[in-house]
Amino acid sequence: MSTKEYDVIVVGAGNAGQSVATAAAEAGKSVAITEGRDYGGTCPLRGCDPKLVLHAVAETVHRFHNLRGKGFTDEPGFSWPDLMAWKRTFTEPIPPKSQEKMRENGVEVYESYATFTDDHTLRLEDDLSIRGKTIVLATGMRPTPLDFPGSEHLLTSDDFLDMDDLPEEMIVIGGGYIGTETSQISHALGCRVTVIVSDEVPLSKFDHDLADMLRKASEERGIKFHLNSKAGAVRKVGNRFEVDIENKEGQKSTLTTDRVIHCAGRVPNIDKLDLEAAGVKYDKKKGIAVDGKLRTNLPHVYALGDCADSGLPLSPVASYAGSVLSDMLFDDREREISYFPLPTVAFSLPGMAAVGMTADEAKEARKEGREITERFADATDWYHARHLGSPVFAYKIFIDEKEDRILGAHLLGPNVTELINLFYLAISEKTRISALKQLIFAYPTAASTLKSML
Ligand SMILES: Cc1cc2nc3c(=O)[nH]c(=O)nc-3n(C[C@H](O)[C@H](O)[C@H](O)COP(=O)(O)OP(=O)(O)OC[C@H]3O[C@@H](n4cnc5c(N)ncnc54)[C@H](O)[C@@H]3O)c2cc1C
Ligand SMILES: NC(=O)c1ccc[n+]([C@@H]2O[C@H](COP(=O)([O-])OP(=O)(O)OC[C@H]3O[C@@H](n4cnc5c(N)ncnc54)[C@H](O)[C@@H]3O)[C@@H](O)[C@H]2O)c1
Repeated sequence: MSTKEYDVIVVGAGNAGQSVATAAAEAGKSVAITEGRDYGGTCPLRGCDPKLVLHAVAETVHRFHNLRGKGFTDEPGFSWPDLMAWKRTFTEPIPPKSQEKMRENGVEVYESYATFTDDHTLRLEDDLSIRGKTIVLATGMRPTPLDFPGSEHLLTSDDFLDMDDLPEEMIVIGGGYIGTETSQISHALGCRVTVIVSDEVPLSKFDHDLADMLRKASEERGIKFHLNSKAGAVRKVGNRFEVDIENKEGQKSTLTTDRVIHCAGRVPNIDKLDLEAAGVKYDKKKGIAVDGKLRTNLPHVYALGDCADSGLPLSPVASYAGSVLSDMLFDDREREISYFPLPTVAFSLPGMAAVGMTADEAKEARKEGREITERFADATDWYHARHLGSPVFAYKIFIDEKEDRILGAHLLGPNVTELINLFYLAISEKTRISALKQLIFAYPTAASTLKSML
């Protein structure tokens, strides 16, 4: 077996890995990057971007339904194969372009999974080993393995985003980000959808009051929910599937459907690395253990993005971590990772968005004597929601009245996936509410609702 030596080896060519490999090459290092699947990683190929292509069409149909009888007459026609073909115009150019970009930057490109054989060496397929002075792990996440009988019948979000057709009926296991986006897109495009969620609300990582309002609005449109329920077994019966579920009270039932999509969470994608062979510490659920400078327990091994136990598994977090690590490793700049406040959105219909202090954090802060005001309101009768016929528009904002600042914002409704970035700016720049109220926002826009919320 031959061995090639590099200053820097990057494992995984998603957002995180590619940004570090490029920075290393620009700094004059000899760099190798290796990727077991397609170059580009989850976000542009199997995540954010293809999902948003589907969501754009689903949202248009959703808005049509909201305005039906208010000027619209005919149903919009829709073709899933055409939508998939449109989606592929975004995804297919990514792998060759990413590889080309890496090569142009002077990075040596490998197409192989990598496995540690010792703390500096990784074995690739094709009988080749690569040895690095510095090793950067950016291997992302994958769907949580589900160990119940029949789990081999489940499709994942990768499969959903590349399906040849949209079935008449679908069960979605999981109601987090991926389960919610999958179910809302499918339902808007004409599929009957049932969601099985082990939590008391869908989107349980968002504010629970708003998540419950989204659930109600979704149920009124026809999406079915089984809350506090777990999927237990799946059986193929002819062309259909039976799914056993059990709720918190122990009641069991069986549902039948055309297709079952596994959206029950993701785990760090570290199995193929054989981290034990290198002695890198990790937790199977949380990921590779790193400090505030993204260092693992080994001084020459770093980890970032979804595979590391640092920050939320979100695309801009992976990119930001890539830039922080690159500054520290290749530009001699001292930096410390800091993710707060972090805006996050779920592309439900309508959207859900959050930044900064949560209801639980506000409760804790109050226990410590801090005065925090909560503004929680249903704004469905506001002009912004009414002119779009939106079934729901609501917000919950946490404010420090003494300091005259916003601490956290939680939004549900049309255009909130954009509006949340204004709240993010206000929180991160510590803008005074009195100053925000002096601003003139273009009207009638989603941004102009910010002042009313305050
Ligand atoms: C369906 C879906 C929708 C999403 N939507 C959003 C969204 O709207 N907004 C948002 O912010 N985030 C979203 N995310 C999350 C986002 O995609 C990730 O946070 C981001 O892509 C992580 O980037 P990364 O570089 O850490 O990992 P990845 O992009 O996953 O890259 C890791 C790469 O490492 C490779 N790899 C793994 N093991 C090895 C090995 N041993 N050797 C070589 N290569 C290996 C993998 O094949 C993979 O290509 C979504 C995720 C999914 C699944
Ligand atoms: N819009 C976005 O930014 C976006 C979109 C997709 C994914 N992501 C990222 O990817 C991560 C993973 O997303 P996810 O949706 O896979 O995970 P998640 O943790 O958000 O949701 C998992 C869901 O599965 C449910 N669940 C788990 N086991 C179950 C079972 N046996 N039966 C029924 N329900 C079960 C949970 O109740 C929860 O609703 C997110 O945390 C997020 O960081 C972000």
